[in-house]
Amino acid sequence: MTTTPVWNPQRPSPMPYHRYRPFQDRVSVPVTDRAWPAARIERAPLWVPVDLRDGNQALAEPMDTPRKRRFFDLLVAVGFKEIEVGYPSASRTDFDFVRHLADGGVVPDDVTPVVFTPARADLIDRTFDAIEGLSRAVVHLYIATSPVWREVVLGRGRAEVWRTVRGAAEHMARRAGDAPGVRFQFSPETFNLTEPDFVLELCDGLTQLWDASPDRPVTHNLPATVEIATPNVYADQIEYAHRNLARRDSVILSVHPHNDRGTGVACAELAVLAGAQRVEGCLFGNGERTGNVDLVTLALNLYAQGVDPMVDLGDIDAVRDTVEHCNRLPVHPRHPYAGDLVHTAFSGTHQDAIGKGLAEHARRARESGVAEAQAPWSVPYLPIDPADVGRSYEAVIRVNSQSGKGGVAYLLRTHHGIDLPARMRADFARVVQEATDDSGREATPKELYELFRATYLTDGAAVRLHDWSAREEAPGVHRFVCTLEAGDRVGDHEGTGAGPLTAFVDALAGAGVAVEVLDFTEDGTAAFAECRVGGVTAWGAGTGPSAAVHAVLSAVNRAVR
Ligand SMILES: CC(=O)SCCNC(=O)CCNC(=O)[C@H](O)C(C)(C)COP(=O)(O)OP(=O)(O)OC[C@H]1O[C@@H](n2cnc3c(N)ncnc32)[C@H](O)[C@@H]1OP(=O)(O)O
Ligand SMILES: CC(C)C(=O)C(=O)O
Repeated sequence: MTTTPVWNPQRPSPMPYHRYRPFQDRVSVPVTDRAWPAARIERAPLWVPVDLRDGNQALAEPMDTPRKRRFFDLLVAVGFKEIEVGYPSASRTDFDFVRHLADGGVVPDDVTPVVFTPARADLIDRTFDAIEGLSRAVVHLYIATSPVWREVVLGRGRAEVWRTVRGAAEHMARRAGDAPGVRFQFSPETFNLTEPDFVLELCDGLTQLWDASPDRPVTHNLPATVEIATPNVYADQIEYAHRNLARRDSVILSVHPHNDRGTGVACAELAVLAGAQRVEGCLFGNGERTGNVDLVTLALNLYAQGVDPMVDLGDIDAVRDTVEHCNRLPVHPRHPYAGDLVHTAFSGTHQDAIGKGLAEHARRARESGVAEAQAPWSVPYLPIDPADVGRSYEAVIRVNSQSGKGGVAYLLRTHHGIDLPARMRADFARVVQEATDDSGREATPKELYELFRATYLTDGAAVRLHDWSAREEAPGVHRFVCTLEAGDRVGDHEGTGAGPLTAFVDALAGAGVAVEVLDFTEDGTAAFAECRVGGVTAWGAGTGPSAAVHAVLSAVNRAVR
């Protein structure tokens, strides 16, 4: 009998989970002595964006030629070298776009378009008509291969599916003729639910039929059409294919993860560990249902490991703008690397760590004589330098009621040049927290400065300083002459001291205001004073030519308030 441990009071869910079967009851996964767990990714696989086909087919409003062209140009600019450009037999729009590429001479010499086709002769013909005139293309054939799809969708057994595939592949080979620029790709759709021996039968059959060679390899693309299991299972399936596919040096082993379980990225990464050489996906993860695997995340995950991603995402906002425009879909603010909020910390201890980390990064770069943008990165909570993807540091720290003194001080310093002394930061952070707790909102840098000004940069009403002057009468002897208004009394006062501030404090004492200056600092922009008056301690600040005097007066007034 299982007992529920005391530390875990969870109750059985009323949901009908018994309706679903674990992956091991749905597909056999033969790998046992797996090598992928110990492997490392040391180079980028060939990335193949399928936004213009798989991404496009998931859009309520498919892209028209101008949008597709804009997307295509972006993909080329980012550095992708193989790009799936459409499903030409699906619609006139898709056909026309491929013709637009073929007729317009817009495909660079080192970029290969891929076109997608089902296993039907008429649709294959239409596909070849679309690519007529392109000097290079990959023609990508697909058919679903798993038991459920065979039975329910295609109504064909294994032998019939193979006959369909073989017929289609022979037709493709006929249509391609001797054209050296045409290569072939095959996807057993729903690979991850297909019997492994059937996958090998189909793929090896095509490798042979298309007479694959290292100079003219075929691509076998093994999709997780609908994710069914944890990523280690997909990795096992890919490793099995990697080890057992015939003429392995003539086969490009490709993967195509979807994200139904939210693990598309993990599936792709583990698949590469398991032997995949090519990854199909979409920028920011658009695609059927929960999307295709996100190529931006995959590439930047490699980048964050110090591996060349082989694409340029240095202006991620420009990439995102174009993708959002073409897909008419927003990128989530928490999207890895690209979301509006992903380089931003609101919480106090994170801000403190980031502020210290950025200062330390600058210091180390200076000391080693390396530009900050080139120096090794190890700033807490920021997996990559936001500047590397074109983000400024402005958004890194933002303040709300969960922020602490570190973040507040950072914003005042970076936006307004005001460097609060260490001990004053907690004082101002309390003021900010009260304001943000009251408003329930974020405080912008401008609002923070306004709060700082209203709190500290006012001389106050209890003790007012009217005409005054200070001068050094003799070395180390300062005289402060002023008219002071303290409560309802106004009078002229003088004070002397070793410095102008002590002379001012002496004058205040003459007016009956006994002040002890506990702390005083001044930077180029402002002066800060902590004073005790009648047993009460308060901070004040001042700016401008008489910053020091105003800082003391502000602290005095805040103490006697
Ligand atoms: C996982 C993927 O992303 S697969 C790609 C999915 N993308 C798309 O479907 C977008 C483009 N598709 C289309 O424009 C159309 O579906 C077409 C032109 C391909 C076919 O259109 P239609 O002839 O009207 O058929 P329909 O859309 O209903 O598709 C179902 C038929 O295709 C068959 N089919 C499904 N996949 C394939 C395939 N890979 N090869 C051959 N036939 C297939 C089905 O068995 C079914 O045949 P049936 O009508 O004899 O039962
Ligand atoms: C057929 C393949 C490439 C696919 O789009 C999928 O399985 O999702």
